[in-house]
Order: sequence, then C-alpha cells, then structure tokens
Amino acid sequence: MPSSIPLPREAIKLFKPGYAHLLNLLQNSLGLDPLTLVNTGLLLAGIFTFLRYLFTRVIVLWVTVRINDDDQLYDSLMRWMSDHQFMNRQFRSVKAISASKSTWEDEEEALKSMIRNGNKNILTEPDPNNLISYRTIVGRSPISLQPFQGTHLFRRHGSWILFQHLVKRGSELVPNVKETGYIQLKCLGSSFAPVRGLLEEAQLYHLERTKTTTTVHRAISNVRDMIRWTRFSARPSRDMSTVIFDKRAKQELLQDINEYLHPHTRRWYANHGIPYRRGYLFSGAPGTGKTSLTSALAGVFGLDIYVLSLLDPNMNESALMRLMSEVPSRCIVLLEDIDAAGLNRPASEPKPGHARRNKIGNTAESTAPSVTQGSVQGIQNGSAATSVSLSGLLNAIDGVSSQEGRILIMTTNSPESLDKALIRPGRVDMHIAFELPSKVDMQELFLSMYRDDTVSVIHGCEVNTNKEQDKTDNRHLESLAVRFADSIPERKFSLAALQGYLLQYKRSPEEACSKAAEWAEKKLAEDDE
Ligand SMILES: Nc1ncnc2c1ncn2[C@@H]1O[C@H](COP(=O)(O)OP(=O)(O)OP(=O)(O)O)[C@@H](O)[C@H]1O
Repeated sequence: MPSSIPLPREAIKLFKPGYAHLLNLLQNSLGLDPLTLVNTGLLLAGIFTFLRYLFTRVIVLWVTVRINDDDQLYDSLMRWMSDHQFMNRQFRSVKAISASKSTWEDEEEALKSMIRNGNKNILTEPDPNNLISYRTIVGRSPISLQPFQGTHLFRRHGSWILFQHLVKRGSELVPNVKETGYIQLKCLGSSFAPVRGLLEEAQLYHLERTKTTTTVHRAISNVRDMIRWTRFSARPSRDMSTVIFDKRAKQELLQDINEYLHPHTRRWYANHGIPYRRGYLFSGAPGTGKTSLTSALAGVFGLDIYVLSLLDPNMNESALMRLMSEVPSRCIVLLEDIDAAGLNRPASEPKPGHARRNKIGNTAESTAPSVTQGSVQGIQNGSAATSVSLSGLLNAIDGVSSQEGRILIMTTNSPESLDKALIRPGRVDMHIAFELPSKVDMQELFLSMYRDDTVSVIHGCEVNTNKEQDKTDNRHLESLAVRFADSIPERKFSLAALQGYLLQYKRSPEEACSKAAEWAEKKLAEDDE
C-alpha cells in the first residue's frame, strides 16, 4: 500500500483545525497514511466485536453461581479471595480497606509486628512516660485488599474458575446508601462441583477465622428510613467462665439450649406440632450480666446475635415482622430492655385474663390479673414509647412468618411490669433472674479481674512461667478476694458497678482491696441522698 498518498485538501478540511494539523504531521513526519490508520482501526474494532461475540457464546458453556452480598458466603468468599488469590496473582481492580476500620484482630496483628520490631515495652505494664498512640497502632495495621468490581480467572484443583465481582452503586441522590454487590463464579463445563468445592473451602476458611468471634447484627434505619439488618460488629467471643452467675442455673441453661439446637430436636417439634422456637427472659437490675450472658451463649453455640430495639423511631409492626422473618434460622435474637419500650395494648384489645388471642398455630391465654400496660413508662405517660403494640410484637415473635429455629432472648429490669401474654410459656420458656452479687460472686469477680493468664496467649510472647511463683500469687490473690468481698455489703451493688471500681485499680489489687470499704460507704451514702 502506498505510504504517502497526499490527502485531498477537501478531506482535511472536514476535520477540525487541530485534527487536520495532526493528520498533516502524521503524514509528513512519519509518512503514515491517515486513511490506512482509520481502516486499520475499523478492522481492529470489527475483530474486537467478533471476539466479544464469540466470548459471550462460549460463556454459555460455563456454569454460573451467583452469591448476593447479604449472604454469609459473600463475605467468606471475598475473604478467601483476598487471602489466597491476592497472594500470588494480579487483580486489576481492588478495594483497599483502610486501617481505621481495623478489627481487634488487625490491632493485635499490628501489636505483634511492633513487638517483633523490638518495641517490647508495649507488652509490659502501661508506662505513663511511654503512652501508646492509637494512631501508631492503626497506622501499622495491615491494609487489606479485597476484590472489587472486576473479573479474575484462576485455576483451582485443575479447573478454571472465573470470579466476577459486580457492584451496584448507591444512588447519588441519596448519599450514604450502601453499595450493593454480588459475585458470580463461572466454571467451564457442566458440573457445579469445582465451584461448590471452592465455596466449601471459603466457608471452612471463614469458620476457622471467626470461630473465636461473635458477630452482632443490628436493625438500623438507613437514610430512607428503611430498617435493615446490618452487620454491626465482630468481637471476641465472651468466655462463659467470665460470666458470674449461679453455676447450676448456668449449666441448666446450657443444657436446655443444647437440647433445643440439636438437629434431631427440630423433627421432634414438627412431629408434635409445636412451633420450633425457644424463648428466654433474662431479668435483673442494670449491670447484673444479662447482656454478658447472651454474648457468652452466642460464643458457646457459635451463633450470631441479632439485636432489636423497639425504640427505634422507624420501627413499626410491619418492619418488625419483616425483620423477624429475615433472621437466619439459627441465631439469637436479642430484644433488649423490653419493659422500656412502653408496649401498650390498644384500648380496643381485651385485657389479659379475659381474653383469648387466636393465631395460626398458637392460642394464647393470659391469666394476668389487672396489668393492662406493658411498661411502667407506658402506664405513667399514658402513651407508648414505641409504635409497636403488644399484639404486633406477639405476632412478630411467633406469628406464621417468624423464623423457626432461632433463640429469642428478652431482657428486662422489671419483669413484674411485663404483660403476662408476652412471657407465657411458648414465648418465654425459661426465666433467668439475675441478682445483685453475693460475697462469693464478688470474690469471683475480683479473681477474674486480677488473675490474668491471657496476655501470653494473645501476644504469643514469653511471660513469667515460674509455677511456684504463680501458686504464691494465686494464694495471695485469693486472700485479697476474700478481704475485698468482706469489705462490701452483699446484694447492694451491681457487678458492673464493682467492675467499674476495680478498673480504677487495674494493676493494683492491694489498693483495690484496701479502699473498697470506703468506696462502698461513700456510694451507699450517695444513693441514700
Ligand atoms: N454476672 C456478671 N458476670 C461478669 N461480668 C458482669 C456480670 N454482670 C455485669 N458484668 C459486667 O458489667 C458490665 C455490664 O454488664 P451487662 O451489660 O451484661 O449488664 P446487663 O444486665 O445487661 O445491664 P443492662 O440491664 O443495663 O443492659 C459488663 O462489662 C460486664 O462485664
């Protein structure tokens, strides 16, 4: 093809002056023919379109699995991809998760790296002259990279798998609306086995990583006033031994839940025509351990916690019904401070003790004498603090659309103010009453505060392992614990209050012990005023 046929002037005039100049330049300096260039471009575009068409045809031969971002598998797979595929392959589009959103695991990782780099004093007792800057810790937290909006082809156990992450952006008109996304996994052939294998591996990986954490979800309103379950936090599971509570009652509760969660129990319930649900009421003064026990139970049984507040201004009966139907079949639903919600029976609704509520699968009969309102607040104000009525709540708890298999835990400071219909068997199967602590409880709290054997495990560092020394320390601590409990009157303070006091002397049990009587006296005097 001739390389420098001059372009007709008319043709050059058709271009804007800038382009015309460029074309002239190409022709004169490089000897390239612009027409040839245009033709080549068109040819390449044609080839590209053909290849794309071919590719989409070939795609038909792939099996496709879609995973939505509201599914647990989504997080598991993202994590697996980040930790495995990023290690050895290149993604074109990734999302960096900043260290300011670091989890407690990231912080520990950062601490470990600081210690490895010779910053040992971070492990020893806090030193007023060597303050730890949280920014330093966050600054050293690993930045995690996650697959983001793109396609990645990789080989696993001999099969080619195409990973596609697609994101639907939040609306620009409504800021703060979370991006939603989904993953597609494609595998060449007609078998789902390679994809299934990958998902199982990701799930096991996730399980291994999170077996010591408890995930808490909360029903939170977004800017559209729509209440949705949102993953709120993942925190280290609370060990059951750290919850101070009557040992027999604790054991009974554990056995009861264990029996309920056993896979065979569901069939038993079905065979007997009983809705497969179990409810517990935890009652007691503030700070006596209701929430702590719930967290520990979630840790023991490996369940997520779904926290509901009836006091959310956007909470209404239909939202409550929807939320209760959306929880997974195995989880703990925590309805906190149920008495504070000000549940009211509507005036038209018959009083308990005189009524029979008829619902599919349930016939509720209440024998409560004269309590017509669900809460002290409701009675005092004459108006409900929540727009959810008692019957709305009852329907959400055990109506047809309510999820089966879940555990419902309701907490209250004043069980006597609750409507009997709410706590009748079937809705509340076990009532656990938390009392203010006895002498023995106070000793237990004292020991759990000062007997610290977790540091070495957490940081994987050498600490004093002298067994004889440990025994002496323990005996000394036990005698201090007895002295501490003797200095404080029984059943007067909550464990939260005592814990707050002990935290002031975190590093000095002797001081905590010697000042306890004075503190208790002062506190009681304050309460009397
Ligand atoms: N029985 C307990 N065993 C161990 N720690 C406890 C106990 N009770 C309270 N605490 C400590 O006190 C704090 C508050 O406890 P928690 O939130 O469980 O109390 P609560 O009964 O749920 O209180 P509220 O009724 O105000 O929600 C926690 O930090 C917890 O560690």
